[in-house]
Amino acid sequence: MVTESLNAFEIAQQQIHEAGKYINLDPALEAIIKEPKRVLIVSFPVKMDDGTTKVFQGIRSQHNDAIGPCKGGIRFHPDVTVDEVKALSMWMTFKCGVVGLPYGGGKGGVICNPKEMSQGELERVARGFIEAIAAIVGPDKDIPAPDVYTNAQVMAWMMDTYSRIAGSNQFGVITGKPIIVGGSLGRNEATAQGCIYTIIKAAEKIGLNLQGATVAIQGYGNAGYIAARLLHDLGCKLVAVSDSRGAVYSEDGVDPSHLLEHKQKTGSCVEFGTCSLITGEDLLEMDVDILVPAALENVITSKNAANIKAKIVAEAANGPTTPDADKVLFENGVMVIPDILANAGGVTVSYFEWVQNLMNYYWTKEEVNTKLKALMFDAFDKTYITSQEHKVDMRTAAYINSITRLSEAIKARGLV
Ligand SMILES: NC(=O)C1=CN([C@@H]2O[C@H](COP(=O)(O)OP(=O)(O)OC[C@H]3O[C@@H](n4cnc5c(N)ncnc54)[C@H](O)[C@@H]3O)[C@@H](O)[C@H]2O)C=CC1
Ligand SMILES: O=C(O)CCC(=O)C(=O)O
Repeated sequence: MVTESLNAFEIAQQQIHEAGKYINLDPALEAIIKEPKRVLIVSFPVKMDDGTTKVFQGIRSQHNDAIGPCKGGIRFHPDVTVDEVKALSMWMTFKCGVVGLPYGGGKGGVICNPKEMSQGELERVARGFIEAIAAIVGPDKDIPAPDVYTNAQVMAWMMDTYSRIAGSNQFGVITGKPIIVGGSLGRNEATAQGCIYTIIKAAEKIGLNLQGATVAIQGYGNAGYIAARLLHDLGCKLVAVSDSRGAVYSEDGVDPSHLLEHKQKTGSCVEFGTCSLITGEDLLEMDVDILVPAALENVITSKNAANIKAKIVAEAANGPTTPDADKVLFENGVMVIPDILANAGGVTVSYFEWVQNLMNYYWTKEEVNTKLKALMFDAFDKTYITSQEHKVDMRTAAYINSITRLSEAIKARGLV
């Protein structure tokens, strides 16, 4: 029996190959887009609070810049690997393609555990990493942003260090910054907001009334919590939530803001009110209308795909579903809104932030959200049409559209 690969880089390559079959992708083009253009691995020393010096490892992968500078977040997590960061950078290229942004994909990661670090240590790791990769990033080269366990404050420290190296303020080097130092209104909510726009479209397609629709969310950070709040505002009932420490369930529904207050006080979603404790696996297999994976990769695999009961799986997270699981979900009629579409709102408003930085002219939240909604609705429609034309799932359709666009750019530049 062949077991499925859970290596994110191999999965990304497999996704490219699968979609490529529908457009007779030139083997030379496939070879180019199956590998990142550049991967920089760095190690840098950081003074810890106890006086010792610790050496941290970080990675920045730049997948492709045929259409524009590389773009993508930086993750701080103990389990970061080179292959994971490479895959995440590839998914960024195709994500930017799905929404039509003038970017290629990049991604970064530092192997560290922010939960065990003081604010001072976190700041020194953030500054140390951006200094280590400063030669290859920049407003017209590669523009990082937040991802798992990084936030606006971390972006501000990185922008500050990069600006000092450059000798002038470089707000356009990084997005997801605090508003006061060049951040965009709406960026903090953008990943979840974009995801909600795609859920609205998907619900229309399958005839699901969002009023009273039940929701389970895995992960209660930037993407997960804000998605919960926005779905609650639309009248959905949030019945199950998990974070890295456990999962909870309430048949009557949970108020997302109260749950956030509880998480901020106790450090976790567990032991909230009268909720019962469930396992993270139970949450994924729950009989709900909408499942939002908003944490890490490979949570829906060949092992549990057949047990997924949700009608819509909206991938706020990157890479939550394996290719084998995709096949099962498609056969079972589950509408999967793939990561490169469902969570593209984050990079879209990052793009708006970068544009505002380059113009030094800032938009209202309404302007940001109107533009975001238009791009997300359009991206969903184009993906849906392709899925119907080729009779494929939404992920394959999103790759078909994005690879087609990237191939045109690579050919126009004369690389193939
Ligand atoms: N922040 C952004 O703008 C974007 C984030 N994403 C993706 O969304 C996902 C979540 O990222 P953020 O919300 O930004 O990170 P975050 O750091 O704000 O939150 C991560 C959440 O996941 C939870 N988590 C970690 N391990 C878990 C596990 N095993 N089971 C359940 N929950 C677990 C954490 O407790 C935390 O609540 C990632 O896949 C990220 O790549 C995608 C696009 C943009
Ligand atoms: O905002 C960005 O530039 C990228 C966010 C990100 O890392 C992602 O979409 O996975």
